[in-house]
Amino acid sequence: MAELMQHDQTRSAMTRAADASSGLRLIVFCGGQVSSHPLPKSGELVLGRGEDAGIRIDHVTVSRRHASMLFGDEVRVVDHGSFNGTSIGGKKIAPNIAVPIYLATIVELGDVMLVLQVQGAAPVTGSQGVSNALRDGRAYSSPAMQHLHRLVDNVAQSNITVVVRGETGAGKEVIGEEIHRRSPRANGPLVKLNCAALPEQLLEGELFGYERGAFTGASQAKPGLIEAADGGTLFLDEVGELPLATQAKLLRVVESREVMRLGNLRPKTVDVRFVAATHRDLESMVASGAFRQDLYYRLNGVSLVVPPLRERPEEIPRLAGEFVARFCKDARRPVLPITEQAMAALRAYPWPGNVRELRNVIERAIVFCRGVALGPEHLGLPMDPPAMPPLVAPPPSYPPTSAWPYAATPSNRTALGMPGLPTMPPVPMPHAAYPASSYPPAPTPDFAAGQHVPPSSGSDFGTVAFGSSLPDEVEALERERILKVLAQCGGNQTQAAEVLGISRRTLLRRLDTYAVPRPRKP
Ligand SMILES: Nc1ncnc2c1ncn2[C@@H]1O[C@H](COP(=O)(O)OP(=O)(O)OP(=O)(O)O)[C@@H](O)[C@H]1O
Repeated sequence: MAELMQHDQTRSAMTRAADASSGLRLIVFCGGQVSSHPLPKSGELVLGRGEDAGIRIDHVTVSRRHASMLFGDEVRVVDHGSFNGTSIGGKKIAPNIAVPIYLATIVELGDVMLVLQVQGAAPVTGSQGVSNALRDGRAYSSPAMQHLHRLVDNVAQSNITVVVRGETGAGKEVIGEEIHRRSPRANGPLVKLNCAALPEQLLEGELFGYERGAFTGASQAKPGLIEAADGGTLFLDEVGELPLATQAKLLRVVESREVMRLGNLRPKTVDVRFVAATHRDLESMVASGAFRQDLYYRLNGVSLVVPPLRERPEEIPRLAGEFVARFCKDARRPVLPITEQAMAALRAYPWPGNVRELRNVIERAIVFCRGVALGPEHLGLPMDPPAMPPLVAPPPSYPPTSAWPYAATPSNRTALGMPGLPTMPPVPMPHAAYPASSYPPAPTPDFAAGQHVPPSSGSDFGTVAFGSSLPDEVEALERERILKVLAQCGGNQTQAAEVLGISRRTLLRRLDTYAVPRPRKP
């Protein structure tokens, strides 16, 4: 439980901020406008509607002297008895009690939303209408996803660049689509590119386009995806896989909003909103030189973290029901009910492959089930699920639940850019009871008899590696070999693909099919 401290009322100075920067910034979403404010290393910053507030927030639901942020070993927020109150992580805080906040925690002053982020070159633009907050977020049953969707609503209204973080299969692309769909660009194109899917030369041709004769084989000119996304959104999936040379070219486009086709020296102005996604630790990549720091800052206007499915089991019944309805409809069958036992098994399983794995399990179960209801026997989940750390019940009040693991622990500070910024204050750890750093990487279930194999969507209905059918065994062998070679190549996907005699793209597809988290590059 986080330490709560009585706020010293006598510290009434409106701004006692020291000059030195903390490397943090506060993003303020106010009535459809977004602004970004660098934060000091120490002292106090008053937030309010008053002229003399440290950060002035001109909104009717915000009091003149609404709250303060206190900077030191940790960042804390204290409400000054404001009319509409202050909420942290969706919970109203008591006045005059300083409460710690963390990276990506949502703070609300009346109807205004604030988020603590790492300082970067946040392109702050946009005054594009009022947020339709909460509209879709209501469909989510977990507080973590409800918060995420509220943030998505606010982020969507602006042009701010976004990096969506989270484990493989957690739903990063779904969030990218939501950002586009809820943005004023919704009527424009949403163009997606998987940066891991193409080798460097093809990737650049796809992104920037080319003129006729630009290279051998360029028999006619072709606009790139950046041009195709003009007036809309470009979703760069697996952005961490971008080669360094392409990163440099992309940086120019993100900075200048001008794109130059290969073989052409005349730039063309484009109006594109960039949303990137990655399961990789971009900050470590920046530290090791594998990802350009300037591009990182440009893209990382704001980070959104999609929690893994095991941290939001409340979502499982709804998602499972949605998938059952979808796949029964595809199979032209009446929608099958899910038995209580099956639902209990679904809720108990830790889902290393996240929502994608759940979808695959249900898809297969529908094929497998010849009866009138889906039972646990159709799911093919292991009697003895892969070892995952126990879910710890969320603390009774603030600080936030494990839904924000990236903001919660030393290791996860990384994901939101905390390390590598030496001047930054230590960020508090909200609840040591659930340190994500102790979280093992999502398991890659072994092929010991009886262990669950996340099912692929490609074969009949073999769900368990019991060697019950030929397709099962083939899949099991293929998967085992891929994992072995990957391990031998130290996780280097390009090398592993070479050894296996398949393209890197095929390898990545197979990893997805088997719901194997993509290995990190050494
Ligand atoms: N909230 C959701 N509702 C319904 N389906 C979802 C949801 N989230 C994810 N999915 C489904 O789960 C699958 C994986 O989602 P998605 O592709 O967005 O994950 P991802 O995190 O981008 O994965 P990767 O890291 O492999 O790119 C998709 O089929 C998607 O439709």
